[in-house]
Amino acid sequence: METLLLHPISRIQGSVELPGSKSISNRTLLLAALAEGRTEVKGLLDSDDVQRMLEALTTLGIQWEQRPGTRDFVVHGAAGRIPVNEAKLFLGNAGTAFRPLTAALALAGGHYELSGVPRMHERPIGDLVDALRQLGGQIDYLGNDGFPPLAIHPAKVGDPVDVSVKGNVSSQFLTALLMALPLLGKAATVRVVGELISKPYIEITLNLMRRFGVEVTRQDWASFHIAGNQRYASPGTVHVEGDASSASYFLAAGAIGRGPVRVLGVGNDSIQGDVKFADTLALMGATITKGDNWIEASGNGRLRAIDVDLNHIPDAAMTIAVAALFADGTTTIRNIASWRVKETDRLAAMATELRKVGAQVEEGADYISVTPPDSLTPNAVIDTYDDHRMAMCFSLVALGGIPVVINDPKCVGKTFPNYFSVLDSVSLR
Ligand SMILES: O=C(O)C1=C[C@@H](OP(=O)(O)O)[C@@H](O)[C@H](O)C1
Ligand SMILES: C=C(OP(=O)(O)O)C(=O)O
Repeated sequence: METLLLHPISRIQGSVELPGSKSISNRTLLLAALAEGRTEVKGLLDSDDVQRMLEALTTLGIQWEQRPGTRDFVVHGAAGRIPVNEAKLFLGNAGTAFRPLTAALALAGGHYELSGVPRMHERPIGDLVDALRQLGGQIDYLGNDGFPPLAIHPAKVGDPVDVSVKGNVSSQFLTALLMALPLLGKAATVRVVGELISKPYIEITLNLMRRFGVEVTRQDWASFHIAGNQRYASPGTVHVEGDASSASYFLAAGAIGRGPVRVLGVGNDSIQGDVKFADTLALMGATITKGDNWIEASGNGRLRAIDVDLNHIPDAAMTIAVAALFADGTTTIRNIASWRVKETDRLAAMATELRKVGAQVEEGADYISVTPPDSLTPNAVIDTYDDHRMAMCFSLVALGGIPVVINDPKCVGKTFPNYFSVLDSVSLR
């Protein structure tokens, strides 16, 4: 296994052009494929998760081209039809490909098999399958009940289209249903049972569906309605914003390593919930300034400990857990039970690795408390569990003026393949 020795970083300063948003890239590709007309997608993220979606679309007979030397793509929409009606798809560990494709293909009238890496086969999908079965979806589990891999056969959809879905395990199930339902071409209602987590991701879904011509009306976060006779149509061009979760590592680094660090590609105009990470960092004492398309962070090297509910930013919340090493007391992050079903059990992984650098950690069913040590342990060897965010978060340890070793650093390829060279470009040693 490869390892990366990160030398101590004395200061972080400069600006960073962010890679495209994973959530926007994969939603836009699927919507463009389902739409009528050609869509120009500019600034698509270049990473494993997006590659899995592009490959899947190719296998399904969707035509797309990349403009040479750019991250600009043209997708030729198939107007609500999936051209290939029998296919096997491998979707890696990309939740944003697996869940939305499951729903779209369940309503597409063909025969499909969807699989992923072993960890994807441990990530739940039962709530989505239950919802699709209420609609007449014909889906079989090929391994364990409630988990991928899946076999999908043509649905027998009745009337009215009124479906309930649980919202407390992943918001991606609701996203998947909402994006797929317009394929039926009739009015549809989705009711969320229980508490909906990760709500800002639903805002991204509704925003992009609207751009592709489908309006969803909602009552609170409990019920969503799609009026009949709405079909996806290409908006012409979609510009993919920078990834707000990827921004979190640099903003935290700016706050801990004095900065200023400016991330380019997200700001006041962003549709991503993870831009709110900057507010949490400000609560910890960072100085934050923003423009329409940038955010800048600086600080004095010392952060305030906080006790916060970060259910709205589950991915960027991991960055707060590691930034907590630089705070003046115990930081508690609450309402993050979903961490247990992501790339790894992130609550367990975070607790184990934070202890390696000397922190005192309390791990609960849905929270984590981190108390920093008087001085961080040098040369800790951090395991990353094939979780890009574990690798990126723990690079912040080098800001404590100590070396740190990151195992399997290439796992950042899921969303940010050149993360470590970008970090290096703003690091002073
Ligand atoms: O819809 C999306 O783009 C995502 C939703 C979130 O998942 P959950 O809804 O499972 O929390 C997030 O963690 C994931 O990285 C991306
Ligand atoms: C949870 C994540 O990914 P996925 O889209 O596979 O759910 C993530 O990127 O942190």
